[in-house]
Amino acid sequence: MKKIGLLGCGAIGTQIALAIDSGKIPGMLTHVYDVSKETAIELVSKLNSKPEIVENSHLLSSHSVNIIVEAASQDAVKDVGLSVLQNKRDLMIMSVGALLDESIYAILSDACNHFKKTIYLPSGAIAGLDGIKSVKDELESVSITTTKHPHSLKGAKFFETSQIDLDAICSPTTIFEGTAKQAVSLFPANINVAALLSLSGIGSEKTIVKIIADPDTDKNTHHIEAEGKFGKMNFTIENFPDSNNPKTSRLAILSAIETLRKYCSDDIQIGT
Ligand SMILES: NC(=O)C1=CN([C@@H]2O[C@H](COP(=O)(O)OP(=O)(O)OC[C@H]3O[C@@H](n4cnc5c(N)ncnc54)[C@H](OP(=O)(O)O)[C@@H]3O)[C@@H](O)[C@H]2O)C=CC1
Ligand SMILES: O=C([O-])CC(=O)C(=O)O
Repeated sequence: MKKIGLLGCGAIGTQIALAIDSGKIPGMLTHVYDVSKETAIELVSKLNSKPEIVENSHLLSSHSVNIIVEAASQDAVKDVGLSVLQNKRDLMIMSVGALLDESIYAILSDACNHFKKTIYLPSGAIAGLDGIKSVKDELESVSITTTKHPHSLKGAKFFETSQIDLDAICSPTTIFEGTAKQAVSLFPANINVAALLSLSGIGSEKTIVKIIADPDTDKNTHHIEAEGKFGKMNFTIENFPDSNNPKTSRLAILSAIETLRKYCSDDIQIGT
């Protein structure tokens, strides 16, 4: 049975741990870490099979786990990604925006090759990446329009320099338009999906992102449009937000669970 180390015990980490504990993911959660020890303790208190809480993120992969599952932050990926692979563990990443930093991408990709390990990126809060990957060489334009409630956008780095007051928004308002590369750095906890789209398609400088704050929505909606020699694709995903973290969609959690379930199973693999 595969052994799993968990980095980040928040909304996604908790649901992954519960899915392992219930047997839905046929693996063993052996070690966990969160920058907040109370958060890690709270997560472990919910589990029948108790993993060890380690004292720092680097200790996670020093234990004999098969995979480290990151559900923490882009900084966490930049901090421990390489050492996980050097320790010959696979890595699953949710904070995919970290990979739009070309030097991080190159270091981690080289390390996968060198240490014969794999990085898994679940499709997260969107659908359609199978199609985007297949038509990659024929893609001419890709865009994603993300609509969230203003509360779900709070705390983003973007607002450190913007004059926009989220509390004053009373109708759907476009607050950002730019490249995926800019978006993941200004909204690191909101638009990792744009990084997934960029990495599957035509890159982070050509993937266009629009973010709309809508005070009347109760969903996190992602609308993707892709066009090229192959034809056109449009996907709209209307996600319910997680009850503990409204920035994060339920689909992101379910996609992480499904990716890890596949990793832990010898099974028929469906889809591109
Ligand atoms: N790929 C995708 O489609 C999606 C990706 N995400 C991303 O996945 C990640 C997890 O999401 P979610 O569970 O909802 O987030 P949460 O904020 O609910 O949980 C993250 C937890 O990780 C902790 N943490 C942050 N940085 C570190 C670190 N360097 N080392 C250890 N622990 C750390 C946080 O602590 P503290 O709160 O104290 O910072 C928090 O307890 C986020 O980066 C999010 O943006 C989310 C949704 C979709
Ligand atoms: O969960 C979502 O809807 C999207 C999200 O937060 C992200 O991509 O970071």
